[in-house]
Amino acid sequence: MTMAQPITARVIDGRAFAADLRTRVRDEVARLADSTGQTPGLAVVLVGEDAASHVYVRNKVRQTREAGMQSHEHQLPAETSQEDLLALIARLNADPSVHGILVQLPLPAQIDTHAVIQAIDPAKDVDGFHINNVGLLGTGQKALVPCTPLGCLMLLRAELGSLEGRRALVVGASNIVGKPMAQLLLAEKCTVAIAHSRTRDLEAEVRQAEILIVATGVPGLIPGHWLRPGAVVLDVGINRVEREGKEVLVGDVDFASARKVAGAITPVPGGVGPMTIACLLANTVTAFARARGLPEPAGLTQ
Ligand SMILES: Nc1nc(=O)c2c([nH]1)NC[C@@H]1CN(c3ccc(C(=O)N[C@@H](CCC(=O)O)C(=O)O)cc3)C=[N+]21
Repeated sequence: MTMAQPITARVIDGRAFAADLRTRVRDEVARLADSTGQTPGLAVVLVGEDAASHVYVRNKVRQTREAGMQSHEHQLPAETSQEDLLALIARLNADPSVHGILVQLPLPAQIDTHAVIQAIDPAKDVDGFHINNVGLLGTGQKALVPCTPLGCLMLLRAELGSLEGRRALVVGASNIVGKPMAQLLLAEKCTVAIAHSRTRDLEAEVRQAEILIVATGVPGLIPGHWLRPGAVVLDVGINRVEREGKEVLVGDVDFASARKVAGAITPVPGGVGPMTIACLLANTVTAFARARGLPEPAGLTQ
């Protein structure tokens, strides 16, 4: 007797892909060090004591060093004034050994986040959050591209090759992920829709998508039976939830049911997250090369 064979999605190994990207970054750093006698430097600014942020920053620092780059860490107390933070950014902007600046978000309430982002030299804005970079991306020009969407694009290209003409849905319209992701997909000539918390029939939108990218912060928002069979699903959500008395990480997609319908899917953890950090390193190398008018390293950006 033959049984119906359940479809099982390929699980995209973000950790392995990120490790490969970091190797390419390291090779590029070595090549640049040979030709210029200098290594790229990344400054990370952390305001306050958020435990998860500390872990995340520690990983960034370690991976920056492993790639052969300089890491400059600046930890400021939670009560830091906007004036003091802006003064630090002005120093980092002027420091020729710093090629990339990342100010960890979210910032404490007394600080105007927009003003801080706008104070970063756009050429050192390795998060791609400055309005200059947002505008360059939106008009199809060479920009520094936000790390999470850039990582997603690399995974999609590896999975699908050309994205041209494909129907993509981005769920979540944040400035950090959703909006820049949609711009990147549009630049790849996808047909792009953006869904958000006021979207009327999310299930119907999801059902159409050959490429689905979910970045909402709502654990398990998308169940498998909503998916178009064979869809490529990238889950950007990283949610800490309690399951059977233990704290575990889950995404915005219900992985157990989605993997029976999708063609390929990223897990959480081990999917998009590691790509974000690898792309931060890649952006720092790109910023370094551009600052010195050197040819753009291949395969590290858009
Ligand atoms: N200016 C700024 N830029 C950022 O890019 C930025 C930020 N602020 N604030 C915080 C968020 C969060 N974020 C993550 C990156 C990688 C993982 C990551 O590597 N996660 C692993 C491990 C997760 C774990 O075990 O905790 C994974 O998904 O497999 C997670 C979270 C970047 N952020």
